[in-house]
Order: sequence, then C-alpha cells, then structure tokens
Amino acid sequence: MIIHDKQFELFISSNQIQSQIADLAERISADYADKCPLFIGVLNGSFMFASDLLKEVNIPAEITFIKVASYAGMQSTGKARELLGLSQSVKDRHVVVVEDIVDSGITMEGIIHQLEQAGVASVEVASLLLKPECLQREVDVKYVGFEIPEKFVVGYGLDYDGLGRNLKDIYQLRLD
Ligand SMILES: O=P(O)(O)OC[C@H]1O[C@H](OP(=O)(O)OP(=O)(O)O)[C@H](O)[C@@H]1O
Ligand SMILES: Nc1nc2[nH]cnc2c(=O)[nH]1
Repeated sequence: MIIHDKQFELFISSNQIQSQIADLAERISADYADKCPLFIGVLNGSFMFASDLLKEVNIPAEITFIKVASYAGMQSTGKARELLGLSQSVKDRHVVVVEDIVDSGITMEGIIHQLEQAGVASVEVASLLLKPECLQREVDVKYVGFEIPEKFVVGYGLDYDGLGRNLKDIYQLRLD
C-alpha cells in the first residue's frame, strides 16, 4: 500500500490487535476493580485504541483526552508540545494513560511528569505499541500490546503526515 510517497506492508492484523486488547482490558479490569480509574487518551493517535480498549474494560471507569504532538512527518521533534490540557481534576485519581505508541518515551515522560505534579494517586501507561530499542527515557509501560522493532508504522490511529489513521490494521514502512 502506498501512502503519500512511501510503500507500506501489513505488519499487525486487526484480529491480532483485537485479541491483544481483550487481554490488556482483562488485566486492567482486574488491577483496577475497586479504583474507578480515569483513563486519559493522548490524541490524536490513541483514539482507536482508547475506544476499543474501553469497550472491553468491564469495571466502572472514566475517560478523558489530552492532545500532545511531538512528531512531524517521520521524525520526533524531541519535545512534547501540550496542545490541549485536561478538562477535569486528576487529583487523587488512579490514572491510566492510553497511547498508541511509545517510541522515544519523550511524550510519555512529559505527560507522567505533569500528572504527578497535579497530584494523581497513581499513574500507569497502556500503550498498544512499544519500540524498546528507541527508548531515550526511563518510562515504565505496564500494559503493552506489542513490542515492535525500530520501524515506522501507520494505521489504527497512527498516521504518516495525516494519512493512514483510519486503517484497521497496522502497516510498517517497506525498506527496499
Ligand atoms: O515516544 P515518542 O517518541 O514521544 O513518540 C510517541 C508519540 O508520537 C505519536 O504522536 P504524534 O506526535 O505523532 O501525534 P499524533 O498522536 O497526533 O499523531 C504517538 O501518538 C505518541 O504520542
Ligand atoms: N505514525 C507513527 N507515529 C509515531 N510516533 C512515534 N513513532 C511512530 C511511528 O512509528 N509511526
């Protein structure tokens, strides 16, 4: 498949994604059974994962969103810009930050720092994808869908310059 000027190939199928999400939701539901967690989705990329994950979480829970962007094209700008802040108090809440991908960890480090400053009771991260080889920060991602190698991916919320977010499957950049 071609997006803009680049060739991508199928990497993780929709079935694999959904099955992994069901497992993550089961673990989270068990861990937060009596905590009424507040899920915070990081827009734009997490919208599909947050939606599918929350449908499988079977305990009382709330969800809200923040908007942060650090990528331009295929490159991290090295800093997370906060574009939309929180609309509700997180003080004393058990928070699960929901991300599509943790790559360098710079975005997540910034978010966790802000949440801790705001007085959360606890904060954990649920990320559909993690690129362990790319981590530049010590970020503990408790709930990981897939650990993937250092390759640019699109689909299921993830974009390449605006396109590809609506794909059901995840594709990786073809290098040839
Ligand atoms: O670990 P990092 O290197 O910081 O990269 C991860 C971030 O990059 C992507 O967002 P992006 O900046 O592309 O914004 P988007 O979600 O609106 O696509 C992704 O959704 C994470 O928020
Ligand atoms: N679309 C996309 N966004 C990212 N943000 C950080 N890593 C990636 C990636 O591999 N693909």
